[in-house]
Amino acid sequence: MAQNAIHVTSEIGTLERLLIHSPDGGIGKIVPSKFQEWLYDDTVFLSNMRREYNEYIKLLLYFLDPDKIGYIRSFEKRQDKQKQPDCYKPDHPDYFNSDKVLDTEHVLAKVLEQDAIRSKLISAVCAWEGCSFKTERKLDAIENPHELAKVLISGVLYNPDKKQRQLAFQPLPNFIFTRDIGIVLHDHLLLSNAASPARERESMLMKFISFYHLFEKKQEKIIEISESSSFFLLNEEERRDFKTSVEGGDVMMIAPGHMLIGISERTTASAVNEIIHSIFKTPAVGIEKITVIKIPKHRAQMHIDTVFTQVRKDTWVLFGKFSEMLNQYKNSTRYSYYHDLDDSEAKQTFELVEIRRYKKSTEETYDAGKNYEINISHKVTGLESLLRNISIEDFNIPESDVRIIYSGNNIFPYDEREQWTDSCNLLALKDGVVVGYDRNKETEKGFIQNGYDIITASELFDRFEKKEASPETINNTLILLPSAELSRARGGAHCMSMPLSRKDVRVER
Ligand SMILES: NC(=[NH2+])NCCC[C@H](N)C(=O)O
Repeated sequence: MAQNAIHVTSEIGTLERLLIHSPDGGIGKIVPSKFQEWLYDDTVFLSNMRREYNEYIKLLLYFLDPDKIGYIRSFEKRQDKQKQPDCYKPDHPDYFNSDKVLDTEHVLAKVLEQDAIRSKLISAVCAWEGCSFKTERKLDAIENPHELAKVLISGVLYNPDKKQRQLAFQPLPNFIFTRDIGIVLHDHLLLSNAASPARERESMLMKFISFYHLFEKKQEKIIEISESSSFFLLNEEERRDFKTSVEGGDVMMIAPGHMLIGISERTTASAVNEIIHSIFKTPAVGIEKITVIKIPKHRAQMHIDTVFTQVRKDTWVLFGKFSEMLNQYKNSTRYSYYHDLDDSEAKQTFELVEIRRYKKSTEETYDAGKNYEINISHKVTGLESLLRNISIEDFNIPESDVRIIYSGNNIFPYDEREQWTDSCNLLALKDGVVVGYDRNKETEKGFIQNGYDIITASELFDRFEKKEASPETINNTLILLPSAELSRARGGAHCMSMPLSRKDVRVER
């Protein structure tokens, strides 16, 4: 893998490089009156959340950058158990500093080393947050880019008069869910446009990170969507419906050439429409087929990745209540996404649409007319059959070998309880090896019944150290992270990861 590799063609190819963000001080400032606005359902005990998150980082390092493990362990041994070890703090000189497991804060600090960009970003954040000039000057005065990055993310600034850390502007408590800020599609990046003000600064920071660092030398590979000009003439209520918002939890680069995208509480039909057009217009992205999945708008299922994720070429984990909800395939070749994927409150049904890029369309001919077609596979009658069909068609798995594991083993009330705590939101480290939370006990039974092993991250570290197992030899396993605090933020390992590079999956033909 090249050092700056950007390459994702599936959800399950061996993970090589990703973007994460460790829980920062802003999370420790959440108050109950802000829950709804800031997209939390509870307060969290930050130091315990960090301990849980550190296990996640360590697991990622074992698989992606094992040379760093000795370094991490030496800190863990030396340091006070109650404190966050310095090696895990992205702003600390002793930070583990991997080029495979990248923290947004650390990457942002690199962006801030360039003076011109630094002033641009400070102004952008201050304008967005409505800060006073006094605050802007204080930010300007922070010389250390690592310290500045931390403040721009957490909103927490040191007040020397009061000798206290105080909020200078709102924190970004959801920035740990890096999945949502952008999506790598083959070697391109689709930038998110967050649905709610609580997450809009995340989209802005990601813009700077991608244009001035990750894609600095290939900016043409960044896909940005924006509002249509008529949007600006809509009243506030209409704007809510027609905003082109998209969050990464609704987009999956599911198989080479095939992208899934959800219309949900967070991603609007207008955005999906716009994305389909920009992607098909740009043959270099290499996406030939887009499947659109519309799910009801619910807080409990805010993105499609809260309802299903892929485990192995032939295995999926799915919230059973959504398995075969009736869908209506659109059967027209003259298709206007905008009108048919109606996003209004009145139309809260489940829908599936498959759209293929018209074979002969090129960038030049695209605007001239026929450039996409609706291609319906009759085997697909709902979400579960869609997933089965992806295993069969995209990964060449015999129909009888496809397995669906259900949230809570499909038994009420465990299905709903465990979906809420992210039983369906797993991150694949490689084909068949996934990371999830340790609290979804009924879902685990489904894994065992389907021949998977279950092991906690800390047990696995012991086995790695004793050389009883290695990331290369481990197969068909669900690895459990401690989750008492993490799950309160309402996202799982899938949400807490933005893959930048995965190996291609081998498909036997
Ligand atoms: N891809 C995901 N499912 N992300 C989960 C995001 C959770 C976060 N609290 C929010 O509501 O925005």
